[in-house]
Amino acid sequence: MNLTIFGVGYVGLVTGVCLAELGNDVVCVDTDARKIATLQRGDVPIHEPGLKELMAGNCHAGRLAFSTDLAKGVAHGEVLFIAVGTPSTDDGGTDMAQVFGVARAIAAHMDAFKVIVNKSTVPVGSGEAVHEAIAEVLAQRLWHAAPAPGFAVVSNPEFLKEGSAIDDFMRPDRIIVGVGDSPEERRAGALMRELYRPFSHGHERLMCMDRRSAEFTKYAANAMLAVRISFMNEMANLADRLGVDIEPVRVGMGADPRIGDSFLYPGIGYGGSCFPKDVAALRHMGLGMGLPLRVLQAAAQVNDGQRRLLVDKLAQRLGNDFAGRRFALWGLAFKPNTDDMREAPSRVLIRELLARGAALQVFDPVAMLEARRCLAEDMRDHPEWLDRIHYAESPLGAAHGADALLIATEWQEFCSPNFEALRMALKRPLVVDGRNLYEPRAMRTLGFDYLAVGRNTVDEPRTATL
Ligand SMILES: NC(=O)C1=CN([C@@H]2O[C@H](COP(=O)(O)OP(=O)(O)OC[C@H]3O[C@@H](n4cnc5c(N)ncnc54)[C@H](O)[C@@H]3O)[C@@H](O)[C@H]2O)C=CC1
Ligand SMILES: O=C(O)[C@H]1O[C@H](OP(=O)(O)OP(=O)(O)OC[C@H]2O[C@@H](n3ccc(=O)[nH]c3=O)[C@H](O)[C@@H]2O)[C@H](O)[C@@H](O)[C@@H]1O
Repeated sequence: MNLTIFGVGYVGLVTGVCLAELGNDVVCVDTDARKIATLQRGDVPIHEPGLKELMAGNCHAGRLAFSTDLAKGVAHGEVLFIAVGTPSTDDGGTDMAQVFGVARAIAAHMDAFKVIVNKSTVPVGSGEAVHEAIAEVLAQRLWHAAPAPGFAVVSNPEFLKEGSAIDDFMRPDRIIVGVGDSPEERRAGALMRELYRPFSHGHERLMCMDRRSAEFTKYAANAMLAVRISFMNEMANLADRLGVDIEPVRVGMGADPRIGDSFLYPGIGYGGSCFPKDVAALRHMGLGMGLPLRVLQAAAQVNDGQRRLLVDKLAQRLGNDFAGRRFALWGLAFKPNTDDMREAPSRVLIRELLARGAALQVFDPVAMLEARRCLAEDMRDHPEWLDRIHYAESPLGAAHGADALLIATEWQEFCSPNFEALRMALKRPLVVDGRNLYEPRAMRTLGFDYLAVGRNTVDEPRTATL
């Protein structure tokens, strides 16, 4: 099938590459000429495991191309995917400018039937709005007595996770397709079934529903996961006060199949481009309907507090004044296996520590460049603070001479460091771990003062004498 993807961000690029891998003929279009030039050279503008290799194979096979030419993109695809950004507005709503930009470009250039698939996360009702925007532009064009071409707008939200995006896309739990019942939409639904048929070998993954339900499913799923994380973070904070170790509690809870064991890890709050944005957008939708969503409000509040947790824990040991202190920070990206710094908890942490006078020695396996860019943005009001950030070349290099080590991202390479060398490198053997990477008792045996999330008051396992 001939496909065009508009937007080569995390979702658009992965979608384009994976659909090409299935044998489709894909053109990816973006208005960012720099990104397109990078892709045309065979480089990938983001860090996503396996993406570069898969992309190279498909470009080589002639199934995948990149362009800034919107008209060419519209002409090429039978199915046109909108995979552009839908960032938050100041009031928590959704900025739809990029989506409507693509919709209008499609309408300006299409001259045959098109299926327009919205992969971006968009508020309920956006499908109708996109349909109207396209119809409006089409109506203004001259068709020389011929009728304007037909089209259908489909909702097909994406559920991939950064860091495992290819695997998530290629082996989806479900594929949600929201499509109506008009003749155009039935034709579109049939095309979507055909497109996604390879994913359903032996087990139907495609779930068809109406467009508004599909749009809502995406937000409800992300919001549920965000609530789960905030819930676990509150449990962990209470565990700290009660002298309970959250780790066996997590395992015990997760063993109940009604709860399940994923997304139960306490930490320093959820980040990334989607959970904070989508929780805000859903709350905004609720307010618009006169229904404040109190559970989501609480989840967002807990998350804000959790991002400051490591600073509070440091203060427990060192007092509130960090002037003249030097801290090591391992992990900058919002999660492992990505260089994405959007809403990364590390950014809140870094700003807070710099504001209190500390100097930082930071390390991340892949996000150093992106971190420099984002931190410069965050510190626009205090550019002089940036002088107190040292970008180290290795985890141990960052630890050298530091008053404490803080851990913000659970990169694999932080899981089993040379503990002896780490203790020697640190000025003071204090480790404040926001991702619960180590066993508290083992750390104490190794001579560390170790503070984690929900595991801090456990000196001896309380079941040991039973
Ligand atoms: N990042 C993720 O893991 C996931 C994101 N989503 C949703 O997917 C959507 C896209 O997210 P990301 O890929 O992270 O966004 P992104 O911000 O990384 O990429 C968006 C791309 O669209 C391009 N663009 C903007 N206007 C354009 C136009 N008129 N024509 C062509 N290209 C244009 C931008 O230049 C940019 O390269 C969002 O709605 C997001 O909520 C959904 C699931 C996962
Ligand atoms: O809509 C989106 O953009 C995507 O948002 C999330 O994916 P992503 O943000 O890439 O990463 P996650 O693995 O979900 O992690 C999000 C945040 O939650 C945190 N998290 C995750 C799991 C957990 O148990 N505890 C926890 O604190 C992570 O550290 C990270 O900061 C969803 O998992 C995807 O299904 C969805 O498609």
